[in-house]
Amino acid sequence: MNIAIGSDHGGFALKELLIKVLTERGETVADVGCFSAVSSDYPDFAEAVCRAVLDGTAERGILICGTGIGMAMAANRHRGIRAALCHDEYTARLSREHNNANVLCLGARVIGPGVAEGIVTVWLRAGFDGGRHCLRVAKFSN
Ligand SMILES: O=C(CO)[C@H](O)[C@H](O)[C@H](O)COP(=O)(O)O
Repeated sequence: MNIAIGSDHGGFALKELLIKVLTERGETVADVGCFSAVSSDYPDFAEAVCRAVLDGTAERGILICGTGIGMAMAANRHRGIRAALCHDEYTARLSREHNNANVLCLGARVIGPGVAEGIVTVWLRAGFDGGRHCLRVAKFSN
């Protein structure tokens, strides 16, 4: 799967770890930055990942900041982006099955690397259930 990933400084270390894990699994990962732990602005990286998803360069996006909140807020301003902030595997799975989330947001200051890896694994594997959820997603997709 082609995945675009981005973080601010708060998510930098977790981003680097996830890139390593995903690449070792054979996923294709495009890193939009940031490229160091120097203070940076999360909307810049949300923008880059959302563009990649919307133009089809990436099938999914992953965004990481301190809490994941700012990334989710910024990403969801893009029409066609359905960004889900997840701190556990249950919400990660349901964000795919019910909401067809195309961007996953993580809070690196909220969850540890092991939990994050589990969330990403579940989120990448889960599919959209369709059915009754299609109309619901369509209702907020204009
Ligand atoms: O969600 C966030 C912002 O809403 C992120 O947690 C940022 O990483 C955080 O704001 C960065 O804070 P810092 O004090 O500048 O490191």
